[in-house]
Amino acid sequence: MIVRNLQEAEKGNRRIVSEGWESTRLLLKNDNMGFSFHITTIYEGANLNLHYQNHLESVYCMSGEGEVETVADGKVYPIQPGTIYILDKHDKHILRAKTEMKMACVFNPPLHGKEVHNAEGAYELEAEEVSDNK
Ligand SMILES: CC(=O)NCC[C@H](N)C(=O)O
Ligand SMILES: [Fe+3]
Repeated sequence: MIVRNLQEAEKGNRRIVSEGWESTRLLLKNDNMGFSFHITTIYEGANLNLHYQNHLESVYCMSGEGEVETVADGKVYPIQPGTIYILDKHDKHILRAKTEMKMACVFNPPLHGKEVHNAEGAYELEAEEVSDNK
């Protein structure tokens, strides 16, 4: 069994910071679980154009307020604590944070570790691992 601690992980290189968000990647590909698990903070006012063409993602909101819009049909879904949005069709989406939001994110296939979005808002299938194997 593997046991980790978010506060500890946030001090190490599992914490990836990007434009409008940061993600502490607690469970990654090299844990051989078949998915990855991250605690992601979306900064207040972030407006993220995302499109995970190579991955399936589900996102559970633990705190904060925002909305997610599916680009294909322009539908806007409010996000609040308890909301899970499930990108089952690799949906191109826009994520807007009215306040800072804390999210639990699961990716299949699992991320390697250091992924940040490419120009299309996707993650490449190949990426660098974080060297912190604890
Ligand atoms: C919620 C979201 O898509 N934020 C971007 C970061 C990504 N979810 C991640 O965990 O790496
Ligand atoms: Fe996402």
